[in-house]
Amino acid sequence: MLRIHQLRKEYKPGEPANDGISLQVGPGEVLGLLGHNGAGKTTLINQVVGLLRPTAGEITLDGHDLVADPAFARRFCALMPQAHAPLDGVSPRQAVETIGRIRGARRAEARERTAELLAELDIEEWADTIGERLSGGVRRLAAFAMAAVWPGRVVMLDEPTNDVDPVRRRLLWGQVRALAEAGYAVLLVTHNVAEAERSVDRLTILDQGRIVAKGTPAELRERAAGELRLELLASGTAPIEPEIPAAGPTRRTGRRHLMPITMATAPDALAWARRLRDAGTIDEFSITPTSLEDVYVGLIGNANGNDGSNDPRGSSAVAA
Ligand SMILES: Nc1ncnc2c1ncn2[C@@H]1O[C@H](COP(=O)(O)OP(=O)(O)OP(=O)(O)O)[C@@H](O)[C@H]1O
Repeated sequence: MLRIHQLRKEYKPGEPANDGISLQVGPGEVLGLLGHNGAGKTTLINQVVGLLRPTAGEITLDGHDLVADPAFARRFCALMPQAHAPLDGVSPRQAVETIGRIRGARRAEARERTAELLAELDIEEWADTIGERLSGGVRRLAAFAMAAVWPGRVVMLDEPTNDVDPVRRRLLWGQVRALAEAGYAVLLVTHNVAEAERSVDRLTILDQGRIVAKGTPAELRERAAGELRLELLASGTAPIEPEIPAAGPTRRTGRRHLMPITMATAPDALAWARRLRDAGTIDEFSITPTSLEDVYVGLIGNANGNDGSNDPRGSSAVAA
């Protein structure tokens, strides 16, 4: 069990990049760490592997003090860093096998596990191409394989899907789950809320160095005011007065109005939106399930003292 207790990191005195962070990740579990740029995610994982020293707090792995023993931390915690992996002059196969050997695998084990990972991530085609000639996405996948080849007890992945195409991203998320199923504790840093939702057991949301929410994806989604949201694209900029009971505050970004609603009020919402469209008040509308991303944007917005409505959000229409 990786246990982080009341962790604080100040790069500059009095300006904490991590402030009172406590969390745990057990074997067989994927914990997702979400947060805006500069929220303190990389700072957190760099302290776990001993690349940074905490200003205060504790980090233990199965009771062993990782701050006091960074060599132990590096032995038992594998890290896929946000920066590109050092692959200059070596191929993915060489790099992954070498890391496997360094981390304690026997030669045959390292070779077999490397071949398995390169196949599972569908990058066998580039297995023997030297790093300088690889695309950004293949380099990311190779970096993932370097962390996943023989991880010790904990695997930490900092933005593993950056640059990776959608098909291979799915393969990668599958391998993240496979690591947990093999008994490793996985700490995953990502901005990709929608995809992370399917792969993590629990989420911790960081904002300005502090934890603002914790829970399973389902628990966090329950924090949303309604189960659904009605999205209206107004024809003009005049306010639209709701004629149905909203399940929470309406958010407005330019011509876009987002209103939380429930399954019970959805038929009335649909009828009202059609009337608005027929009257030319709105150009289009959609009703979509409330996503974890909605909750996340709401939380980060609230914690920052605004409603989060300036954040760009994707939506996929289910009715229009
Ligand atoms: N070496 C450093 N020296 C001083 N300040 C730093 C250093 N590294 C990070 N910071 C600051 O600490 C805060 C947290 O940064 P961190 O990189 O941990 O955030 P992050 O959540 O990983 O962001 P991103 O999603 O953009 O990678 C930011 O305000 C950042 O500017």
